[in-house]
Amino acid sequence: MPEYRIAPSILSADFARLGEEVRNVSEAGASLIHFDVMDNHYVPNLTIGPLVCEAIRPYTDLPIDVHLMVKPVDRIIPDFAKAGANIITFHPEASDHVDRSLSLIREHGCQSGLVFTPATSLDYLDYVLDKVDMVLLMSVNPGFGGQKFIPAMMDKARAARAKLDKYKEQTGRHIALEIDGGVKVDNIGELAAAGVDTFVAGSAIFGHPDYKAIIAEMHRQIALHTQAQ
Ligand SMILES: O=C(CO)[C@H](O)[C@H](O)COP(=O)(O)O
Repeated sequence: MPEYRIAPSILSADFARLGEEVRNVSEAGASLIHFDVMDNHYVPNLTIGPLVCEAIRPYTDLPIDVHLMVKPVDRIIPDFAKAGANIITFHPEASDHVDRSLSLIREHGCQSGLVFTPATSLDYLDYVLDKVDMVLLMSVNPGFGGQKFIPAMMDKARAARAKLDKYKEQTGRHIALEIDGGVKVDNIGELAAAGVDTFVAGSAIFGHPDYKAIIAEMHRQIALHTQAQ
């Protein structure tokens, strides 16, 4: 049984009280803090950078999971590692040299990962799995919180898990599978059954009045859908 992790996306938090929001979701049962970095170039929105990562670092002991939606990729990696990031993921299309970017992340002491937009092929994984700690599937087009889950991503999650399971059979190493976009209590169980173990949720958590209750309900749904497996 994998460890199931809920990663609140602070994109949907109250930015005027960001430290407090990070502390509150950490105390409410989150496993990771998901940190969305958008550059208004690779994606059509502009959000937060290493300065904000450093500012929230004292508010949680949880790993900070930085999702880079930026182009170029490499020059910002050392800055995030220095700012306290623990996991850094990026989009293969945004990197000139995917293998080099993955190595750079690990050289800076962080776990590394590749992110797949809904239309990006999982083939990008084929020659770099040894350098990947987490695969992040986007189930919306990147750029904004609060979008609707794209149903075809359920099959993509199964395909990704099959690829990662095959790799585990060969090497013994588990690679986490994370999903991001439109994750709610009504689809999280099916996603877990499809092989996802790490769930980013922004509006579903920060839009709920009780963070502890919504995270507990997500775990309950996961358990309901995976117990019989
Ligand atoms: O990366 C993102 C958008 O690019 C967000 O993390 C994602 O969409 C989460 O928001 P929500 O749970 O509200 O869909």
